[in-house]
Amino acid sequence: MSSAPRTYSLALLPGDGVGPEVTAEAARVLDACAAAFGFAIETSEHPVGGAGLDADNDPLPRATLDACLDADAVFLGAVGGPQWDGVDADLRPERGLLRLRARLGAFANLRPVAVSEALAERSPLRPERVAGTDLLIVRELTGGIYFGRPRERTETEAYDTMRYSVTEIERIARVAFEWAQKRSGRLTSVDKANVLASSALWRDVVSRIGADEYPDVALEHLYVDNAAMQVVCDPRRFDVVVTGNLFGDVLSDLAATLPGTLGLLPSASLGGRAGLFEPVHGSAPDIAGRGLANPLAAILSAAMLLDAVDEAEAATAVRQAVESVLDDGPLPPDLGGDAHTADVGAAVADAVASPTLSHP
Ligand SMILES: NC(=O)C1=CN([C@@H]2O[C@H](COP(=O)(O)OP(=O)(O)OC[C@H]3O[C@@H](n4cnc5c(N)ncnc54)[C@H](O)[C@@H]3O)[C@@H](O)[C@H]2O)C=CC1
Ligand SMILES: CC(C)CC(=O)C(=O)O
Ligand SMILES: [Mg+2]
Repeated sequence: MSSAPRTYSLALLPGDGVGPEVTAEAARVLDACAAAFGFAIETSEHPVGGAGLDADNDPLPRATLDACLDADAVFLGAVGGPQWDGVDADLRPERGLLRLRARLGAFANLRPVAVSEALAERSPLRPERVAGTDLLIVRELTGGIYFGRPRERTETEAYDTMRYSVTEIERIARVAFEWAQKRSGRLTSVDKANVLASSALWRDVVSRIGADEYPDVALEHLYVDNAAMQVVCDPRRFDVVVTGNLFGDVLSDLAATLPGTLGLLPSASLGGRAGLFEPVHGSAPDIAGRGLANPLAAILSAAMLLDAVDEAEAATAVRQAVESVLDDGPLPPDLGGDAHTADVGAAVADAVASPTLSHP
């Protein structure tokens, strides 16, 4: 008697710009994994961001949110683009994504950045300084200045509110300390405690959690301006980096200079029942619709999804397949090649299915 395969429900939100292009490749790779590793994925597709506005006058339509709240995992491409620049601030595509993160309770945004010897050769920075970088940014995702109230724009002034509660800082600090324990035992907390009240609280709370609960982890604090400089000049000094929503957003795009492209950086946002998985990059309107986007950031985000649903072997196979494509091609334009987005995705999917890889 055959037993039913493990089945995961996936809400797929392609979004805008290059979002649908890279999401299609991540979905292709997930399907290849399901076939190779004997599980099933039940996928439903929903509009979000500008696509949500066009379909339903809402960047996070009710039906999209409901599907995400019901799913085992949510995969999102990217949102936004110049065609929606004129809409009301609260209806912007990006606001839809922020609401989704909040409603999923996805407060812990994991953004790994790894640079092999081969990638370092392509880095705009000095290869000998970046080769071997392996850092993890743990970004607080559902608080801070992107969410704080009051937030207002009038004819004569505008303001946002940077607000953090002790509880919000404690829970993200614990996630970061746990990762530091699993990795090198080192954690860097990044803030602007010399001028911001929210950062002064951040620093005190992170220090207390470290001293009380994780005395085995070596904790250092850096101001964000110094941290930005050091990410570029001495990236290997970092292992796990914990920071707030705004600083983590900026530092992770900055860290894309290490491999030399945003097209390689994945993310997982955890904390609620279902995780949200998305590439770090945006909708890249400058290259959208032409098959120029690198799908590897999305595909590596799919590997993080597989880890989150405990399909670790499949996640490893995806990472190995990405390595083999990085070694042998086909490469997309941001990595110096001329391969179409779909050709890169197909090569990863083929490598996942290949019997030469070490999976059953
Ligand atoms: N998570 C999300 O949905 C995000 C959405 N956005 C939105 O995206 C739109 C464009 O924002 P930008 O500031 O231009 O940032 P972006 O991340 O879309 O693009 C920045 C640069 O990186 C390149 N790039 C991005 N992804 C790439 C990929 N997969 N392969 C090759 N090159 C890639 C783009 O061509 C561009 O030159 C805006 O509406 C912004 O609000 C921005 C960041 C995150
Ligand atoms: C809501 C997004 C546009 C913010 C962003 O840039 C990001 O999360 O990386
Ligand atoms: Mg960003």
